[in-house]
Amino acid sequence: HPPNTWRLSWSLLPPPDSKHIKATLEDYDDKKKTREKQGMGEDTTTVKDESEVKVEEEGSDDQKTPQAKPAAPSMAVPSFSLDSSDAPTAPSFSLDAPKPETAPSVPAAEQGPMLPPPRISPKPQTAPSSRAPTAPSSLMPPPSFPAPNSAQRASQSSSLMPPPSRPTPRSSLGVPAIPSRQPPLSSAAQARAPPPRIDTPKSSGSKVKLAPGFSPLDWASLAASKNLANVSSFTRVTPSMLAEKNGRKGNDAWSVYNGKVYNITPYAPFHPGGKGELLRAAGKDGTKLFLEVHPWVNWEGMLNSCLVGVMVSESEDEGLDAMD
Ligand code: HEM
Repeated sequence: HPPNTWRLSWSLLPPPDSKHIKATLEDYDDKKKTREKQGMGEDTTTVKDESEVKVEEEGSDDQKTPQAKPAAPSMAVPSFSLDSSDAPTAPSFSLDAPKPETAPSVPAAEQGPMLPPPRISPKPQTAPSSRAPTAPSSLMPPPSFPAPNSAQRASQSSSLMPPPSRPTPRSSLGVPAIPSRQPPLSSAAQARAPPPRIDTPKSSGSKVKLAPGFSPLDWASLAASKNLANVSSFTRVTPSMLAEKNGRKGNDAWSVYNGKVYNITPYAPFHPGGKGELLRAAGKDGTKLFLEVHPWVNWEGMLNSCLVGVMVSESEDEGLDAMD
């Protein structure tokens, strides 16, 4: 937006002199007709011709404004005053469209081949007959960029070519697909095939719902109250003895943990993993199973009242018996 002082000057300026512009256009058309009659060829309306015409006009037209001679080699800057007294002689800020003579002010040699054709028909409505020869050029679409015969297009033809086709990606992760060595299974065979196995610890059952009165706290209370080993004295247990105490046929179930033999029968209904899981180690050394499932459990503290004795070999037991 112009400063406010400009706006004030604008309001003081007289309206643009349309009469002057019209006279200039008519003069321009007359001169062009004359040139055509003199055999100067068709109205090619090149930029150069327009410049020549304009220079001629400027020489004969004293009413021309300073802004109307950009084609002249002079680089003098037109004066402009905001003073209202200069208004009649300074209509340089006309709101009209640029005059036709000013458009082709750039020499053709400087325009280069890339610029669109200059629009030099100023007001076709006012003089349609004289403008007719130039109409096709003004209505022509702008040339394609770059020009078909330009060196730029010649060089771009290679750079604008689509990139060479890349090898098809093997997979999204870039890992080559491993071809299957087996023939593909039919849908029926797939249905019959067993589901994929997921290896889990052998005794990875979940906790069972314990019966009322068989909570860990109940066990702690019971174990602290009395001895639950169900033996008369600390016993040396041989493998054969242990095998008999498997919890079947009314026998207690004994298990060995770290060389110590425990009667696990009283604990079975309290075992959070279930009676069946606990009894898998009945009549055996259950240390390995135990550590696979819950190595954090302190069995010594929990089963202290269930301690039967220690494991001994058969020969050891015989020797000790002889000593007794
Ligand atoms: C006398 C020896 C054993 C004692 C004192 C004992 C004690 C326990 C205790 C306290 C838990 C609860 C663990 C927790 O909540 O973190 C438990 C869970 C369990 N126990 Fe035992 N256990 C014994 C032997 C066994 C044996 C020999 C097996 C299997 C062969 C077994 C299998 C399980 C299973 C599967 C669970 C459930 C684990 C879970 O829910 O994550 N236990 N046991």
